[in-house]
Amino acid sequence: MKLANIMKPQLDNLTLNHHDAVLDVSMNVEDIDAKQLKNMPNLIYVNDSKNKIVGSVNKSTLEYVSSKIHLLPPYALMDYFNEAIIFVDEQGKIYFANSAYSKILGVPLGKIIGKTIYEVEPHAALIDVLQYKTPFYKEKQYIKTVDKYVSVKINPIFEKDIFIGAYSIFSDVSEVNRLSEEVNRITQLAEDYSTQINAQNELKKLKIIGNSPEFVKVIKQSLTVAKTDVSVLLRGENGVGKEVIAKLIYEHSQRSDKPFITVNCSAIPEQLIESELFGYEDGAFTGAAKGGSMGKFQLADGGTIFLDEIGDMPFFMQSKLLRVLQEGEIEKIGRKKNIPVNVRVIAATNQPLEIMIHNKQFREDLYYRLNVVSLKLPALRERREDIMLLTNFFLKKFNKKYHKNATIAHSVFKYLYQYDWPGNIRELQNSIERAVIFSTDGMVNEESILFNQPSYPVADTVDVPVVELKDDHIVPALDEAVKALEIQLIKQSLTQHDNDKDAAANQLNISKRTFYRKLKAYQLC
Ligand SMILES: Nc1ncnc2c1ncn2[C@@H]1O[C@H](COP(=O)(O)OP(=O)(O)OP(=O)(O)O)[C@@H](O)[C@H]1O
Repeated sequence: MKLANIMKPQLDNLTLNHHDAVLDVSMNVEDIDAKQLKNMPNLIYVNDSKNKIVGSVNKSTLEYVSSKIHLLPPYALMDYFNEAIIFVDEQGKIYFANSAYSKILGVPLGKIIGKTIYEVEPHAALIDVLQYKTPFYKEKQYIKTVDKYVSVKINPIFEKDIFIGAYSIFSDVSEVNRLSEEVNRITQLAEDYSTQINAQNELKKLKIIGNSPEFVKVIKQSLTVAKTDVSVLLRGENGVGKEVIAKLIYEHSQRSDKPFITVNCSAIPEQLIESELFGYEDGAFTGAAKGGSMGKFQLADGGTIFLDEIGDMPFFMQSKLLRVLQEGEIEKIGRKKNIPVNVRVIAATNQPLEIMIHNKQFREDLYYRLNVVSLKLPALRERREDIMLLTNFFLKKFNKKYHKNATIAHSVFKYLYQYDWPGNIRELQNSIERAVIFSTDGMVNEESILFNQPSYPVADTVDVPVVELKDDHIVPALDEAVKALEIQLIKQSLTQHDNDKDAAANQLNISKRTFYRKLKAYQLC
């Protein structure tokens, strides 16, 4: 047979590519022009009466089949196909299926021939083709019963315009599908890993510890936002690491070679805050230092200012701060002309600013100005998997600092893991530091950790505070008693630490903000 006889029939809904040869089964195999076929890896096999494509075989199969083809009945050839093939009549009765069908669907042919497709595959798309008499093609069809994906083509068969049945050809693409899903998964993983590795490397360099997804997410967001110049509002409980993140953002920003100035808004007395932030001119007020003073904003010019505890910024200062952020210039006390400043603002708070806005304690316009990007740091109890990492990190750090070689008893880890850490990383850090200091035989045991918890140390480390009850029958109001006790403990702690407020706050296991607020409230400063 000449190539001209290898006909390209008018095939509905099927595209042949130039590597395909189409073979009519009515042809004699001797007629096949082997030379021509050599260049055609796929032989499309065509039903003799209807010119319908029923499948393809590869070249090596073709060579084998070519030698036998004249011995085989046409339908037997279909067993050489890689694709599953099934023919049903218009009632859905299966009158032919090839061995690939049996292999892909895992059913012996003897069990299905003669049955209906409704019994054998009740959810088969072939059933829809029988009903609607229109073709159905799908690249990726899931077959639940065998948990496989197939690429399927189903065509109705018409004999002189009378519907006589349908056939389905499909091939198992589960492996291809699995591979492509695997490729997607690995690509995604690789992308995740590379950002994760970047984040992890940065963490290592900056001595920031944390591996939990919640924490790594904040780190990634911080590194992204660092590249921009927008204002960032850091939120989270005391001691979660807001200042640490503020520094991370600064160090990865384009302003990293310019100053980073921290202002703890709760630590500055209200009457001094304006001069602290904006500075003053020589002789601006009685007691002003000679030569005037640069405010924090001027010091931060070109760089970043970190406004910690922004919720404690006095209300009158909030509008001044807003003006600076909007106009980009400061009004120095005692100076007529404003000074332009270029400062990126990172603010932090653990206060509910939204409620404060409602209560008219915080300006809404300032809130929106600061809150361009808001990052919420998880509490330590929300990322318990990091407790061990942090514990080991602090243990190493304080062993080095105090020339000790303390290790932590196994039983203590369980306790550390279960505890809720209301003071977050700061509390854990302090606990480990004190445990290392008090470790005697090189072992941090349960007592030395428990010793550090607020319910234990207060009573153990200082003399039991006395709220004197002069008459057994007169019990003071609880708030008064608490106040007296707090004053006593604060004073005692300040004395022990030569008035070092940060150390005293640490000892009492409260944040600097809370400490300064109490100093103010009890007029101890
Ligand atoms: N991921 C971390 N790895 C190691 N140390 C950390 C980490 N996060 C915080 N710390 C340490 O914990 C302490 C508290 O952190 P930081 O001052 O940043 O918290 P904060 O949220 O700003 O607290 P506050 O709200 O009380 O001001 C610091 O000593 C800091 O170095």
